[in-house]
Amino acid sequence: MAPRHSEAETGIIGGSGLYDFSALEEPSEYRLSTPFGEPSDRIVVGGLRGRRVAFLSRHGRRHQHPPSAVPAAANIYAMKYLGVTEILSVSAVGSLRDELRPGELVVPDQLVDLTRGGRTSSFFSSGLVAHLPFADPYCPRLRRLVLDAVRTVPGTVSHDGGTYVCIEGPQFSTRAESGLYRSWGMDVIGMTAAPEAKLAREAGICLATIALVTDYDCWRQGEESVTADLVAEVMRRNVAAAKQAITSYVDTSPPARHCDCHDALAQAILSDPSAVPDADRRRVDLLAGRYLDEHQPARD
Ligand SMILES: CSC[C@H]1O[C@H](OP(=O)(O)O)[C@H](O)[C@@H]1O
Ligand SMILES: Nc1ncnc2[nH]cnc12
Repeated sequence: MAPRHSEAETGIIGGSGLYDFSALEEPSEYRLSTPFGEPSDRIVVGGLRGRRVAFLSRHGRRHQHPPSAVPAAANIYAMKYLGVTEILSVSAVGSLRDELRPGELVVPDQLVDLTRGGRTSSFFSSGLVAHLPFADPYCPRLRRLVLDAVRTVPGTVSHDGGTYVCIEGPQFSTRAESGLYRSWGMDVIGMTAAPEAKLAREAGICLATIALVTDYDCWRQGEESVTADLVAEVMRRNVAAAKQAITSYVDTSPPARHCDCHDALAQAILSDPSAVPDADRRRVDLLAGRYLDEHQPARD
């Protein structure tokens, strides 16, 4: 997929209910193919308040990819290829706490991955072994800026932090599961944050999520249990707030600058670069090439 581009600095991944971002000026469409397959849909790159922004619909514009089959590795790779250094992702989530009400926004700071292992959650496999730090799955710097932007949206209640539990889906949870996640202290529930966050960290891209609460899952007495229709309806009514928050972020945040997330791979590679097969190296050159060139394995 050479050569690399510097088409955009900020990426937006829109989830359920956010399938386009029509505010982008002079949009161009990119249909990319990556060593990790094809992204969910075309990527639209355009201007927003003087910044270059790339938008991708996570499930595809016709919502054709279920959570387990979202090509997250291709999506993140394609963003990296376009030059993106920070991603704002938007997700519909269920609430696991009374005080997180439908229509409100949460900017999570933690993640619990309960997906079942069938999703590609790393760019690295046999031949090239890397273990990245993931204690803070969302970029603390970007999260703070996004939170400031979310707070400027009139009439919207926002919450700073929270743990997103990512289930495999596509079915929603049983009442017993919902109660279990609550007893663990989880705050919001969805099906897509993992592996997206792991892959963004491996790609050296800052990530923050705007989670839009659509329902109370199925744990709350006297409340309608979640359905896809309910999620879609609440998203229809509130997606404008997420879009406003993104525009406000672009308006008010400093231009993208260096962040530790960008170098997360620097101390993560264990394989001896001279032993990495050429095919594996080519596959991840965009993400890891410079670290492989610099890397001295810690052995005698
Ligand atoms: C349409 S209901 C369930 C669906 O919505 C959320 O998707 P996203 O995070 O992309 O907004 C949830 O994770 C499920 O994929
Ligand atoms: N209750 C819920 N469970 C999983 N994913 C969701 N997305 C929106 N609401 C959800």
